[in-house]
Amino acid sequence: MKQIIPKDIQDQAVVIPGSKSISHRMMICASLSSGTSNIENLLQSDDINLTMGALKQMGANIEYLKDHHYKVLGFGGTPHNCDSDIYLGNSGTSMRLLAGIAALGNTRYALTGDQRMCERPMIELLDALNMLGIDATSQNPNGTPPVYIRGGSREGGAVNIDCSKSSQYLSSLLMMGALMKNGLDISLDSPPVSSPYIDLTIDIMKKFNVKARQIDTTHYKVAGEQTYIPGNFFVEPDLSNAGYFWAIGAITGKMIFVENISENSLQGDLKQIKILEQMGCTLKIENNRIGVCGGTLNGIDVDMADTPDAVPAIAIVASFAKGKTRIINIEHLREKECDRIDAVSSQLIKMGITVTQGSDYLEITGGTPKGARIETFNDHRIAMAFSIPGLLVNGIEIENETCVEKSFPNYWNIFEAL
Ligand SMILES: O=C(O)C1=C[C@@H](OP(=O)(O)O)[C@@H](O)[C@H](O)C1
Ligand SMILES: C=C(OP(=O)(O)O)C(=O)O
Repeated sequence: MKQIIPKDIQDQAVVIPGSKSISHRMMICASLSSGTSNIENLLQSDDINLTMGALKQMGANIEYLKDHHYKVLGFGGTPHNCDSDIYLGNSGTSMRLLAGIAALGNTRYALTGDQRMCERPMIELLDALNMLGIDATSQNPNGTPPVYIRGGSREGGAVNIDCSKSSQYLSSLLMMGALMKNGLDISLDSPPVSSPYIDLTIDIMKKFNVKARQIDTTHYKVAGEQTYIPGNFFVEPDLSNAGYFWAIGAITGKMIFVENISENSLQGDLKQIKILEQMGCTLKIENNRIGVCGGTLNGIDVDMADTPDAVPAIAIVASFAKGKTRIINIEHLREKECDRIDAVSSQLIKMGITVTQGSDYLEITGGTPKGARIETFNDHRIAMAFSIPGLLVNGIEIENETCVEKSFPNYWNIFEAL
């Protein structure tokens, strides 16, 4: 349990670690190549360790050099046989992206995770793989992990998938499809949630010389028989994690910069600065850093379908704002590390804030948050977001604070150094 002690902070700049989403993707693309890649500023966290462990089991040679710099010798287009289960904790990105990679192998892969991962959806991806002639099954009738993938058919072709619960399914098919004979022609029932993560996948594949494209919001294509080319890569800072510091700027009225980031980043959670600006914050966008400073905060209506990971931090800012904030189109938040709609709502209510929730929205009436012991549900984003009000309010305590290791192991050091 961590007690947060209120304190006066100054205007300042923070340096945060590399992006989790980019780190997963670069490790996977490098492993799919046939030569040596260098990846600098890789995020070192539980989830990235799980992806690296899996890729090693599949035959990649991954060596840590120093200072977040890794050397990867890929296994080429076909993962090696793998007798033991691949354990992926509660990393949805690892589970969904690597299921597609397993489908490129010649034997059976068993992908499993912790108790929560075994409740998170996978059936839509398994159905799509089966449509492509790949034997993909689950131990559970509802399709949740453990899942068993037996590669074999690399024909590719047309496939349909439902991405209303996760964009990670589509990222998986795109990365895998480039190595199939006929590529993939992927149609969706409706536009995917979390769509900026798909743009990120396509962009990182491009850095490895592999092309995939969006035809329209429900149609994607990737040509087959492409080759992932190794190279030297750099992981930019994680903009989901930048959001906690921007939110601190918002509620304290201090200018908090996050260093080494650009307004041209493809990370969807860059959008947090626009949301905070709409709530009354001032932005400073400089050459290589972006700062947010709070003013009089007001509630807003905001669609966060594209930026699910930013919801807890924005909800905290909303609890300090004047009036109501409605965060809509976030049903997929119920499928994350915990049911995040419920977690945000229950913990804000504990802090004396009025919150109502619907199946796909949160409505927060700003007020005067008070101290509370915060249950994190083993969700890093709940732990980090709810630490923020502790800078202003007495009595905030965060249970199981080490859960931040999923994506941001040195969060508490940076937070405490503010
Ligand atoms: O592809 C990715 O790197 C991610 C996609 C998002 O998930 P969904 O697409 O399941 O919403 C996001 O919540 C997750 O933290 C990372
Ligand atoms: C949902 C998240 O990650 P994942 O889906 O990879 O578990 C997250 O980091 O907030």
